[in-house]
Amino acid sequence: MSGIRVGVFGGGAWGTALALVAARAGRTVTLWARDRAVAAEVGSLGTNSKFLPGIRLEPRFTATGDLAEAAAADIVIAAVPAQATRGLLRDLAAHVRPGVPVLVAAKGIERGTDALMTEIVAAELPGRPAAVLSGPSFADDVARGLPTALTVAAADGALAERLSAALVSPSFRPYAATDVVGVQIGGALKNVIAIASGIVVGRGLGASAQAALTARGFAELGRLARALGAEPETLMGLSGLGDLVLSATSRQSRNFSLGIGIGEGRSVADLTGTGAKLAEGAFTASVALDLAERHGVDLPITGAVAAVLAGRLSVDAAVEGLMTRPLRREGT
Ligand SMILES: NC(=O)C1=CN([C@@H]2O[C@H](COP(=O)(O)OP(=O)(O)OC[C@H]3O[C@@H](n4cnc5c(N)ncnc54)[C@H](O)[C@@H]3O)[C@@H](O)[C@H]2O)C=CC1
Ligand SMILES: O=C(CO)COP(=O)(O)O
Repeated sequence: MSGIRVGVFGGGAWGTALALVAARAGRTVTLWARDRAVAAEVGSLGTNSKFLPGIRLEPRFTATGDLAEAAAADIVIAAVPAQATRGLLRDLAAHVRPGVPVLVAAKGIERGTDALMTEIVAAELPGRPAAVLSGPSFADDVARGLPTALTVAAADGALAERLSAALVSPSFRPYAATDVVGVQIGGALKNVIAIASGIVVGRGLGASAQAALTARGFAELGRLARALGAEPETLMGLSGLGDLVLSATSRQSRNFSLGIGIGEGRSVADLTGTGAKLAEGAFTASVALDLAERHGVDLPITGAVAAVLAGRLSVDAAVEGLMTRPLRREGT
């Protein structure tokens, strides 16, 4: 398998960490970065000081600003933000050979179309099978070689297993799955719940409130996922519960940190404006609401996060709204 070529697209934290993962697994790796200065630094110095400061990228791999060069691969990994994924895949269409699997590592749902990442692959790269990578994994932890376990999902279980085998190393353990919908909804919605959890912490509402919010958020995530056909066991796994626990409790999470800032009373515009770190949940909240409305699913926490982000609701009014909803049975 050592001759397998992996093209990783996205010179940010996650793309760079995944290029390192593939290199550690013994693959021949080319990382494509839109920013040629990033590609040059990764290639010449073996560092990505903007996105993974303080980390030496060992073993080394090739980095390029040339899309076609990286696309001459046996496996394509797309690791740009969810809202940028369609544009990337469209640009890749002329370069990726038929049959080459495309593993999407972004966690989100597309604005305007409500499309999952695998649906975008099917639309933009027909004839190239889609897969997704998700689960609890901070790029920094992965790049440092700390132990991580993730889910690789593809409708074709044999493909999920092949991709897992291509990326496994002593510090990186992928589990194969076929529930692409459950894995993607878990990965997208956990970011929204992480923002909510951060708001609770930033506002000083206490650990009890944080735990309650996280559990009800998990119920919410499950309701939407099941309505879209996900299997309940998927939600209990790495890409659902596992990633929610990580992101809703760790200050390493950009989504949780955004929530803390909002809870502390800082301006959403400042926290999400130019130069701010990527927090996918800020995009996903309103898209998930739209998707849920179309499927008749109630997402009160996601709705509150979307309203707070849009400036339509204060944090205190959001908390009051959630606490005074009509009583209901747990498990519904
Ligand atoms: N950082 C992490 O720990 C993890 C991130 N992810 C997911 O990976 C995705 C990417 O996140 P990060 O790498 O962390 O973000 P980042 O902010 O570190 O990097 C994003 C990269 O994408 C590039 N980019 C943005 N728009 C682009 C476009 N239109 N065309 C080409 N390149 C573009 C940027 O220049 C940058 O290099 C997100 O969906 C995130 O949720 C998933 C797991 C872990
Ligand atoms: O997806 C992640 C961890 O699994 C990264 O979380 P943040 O985007 O919130 O930093």
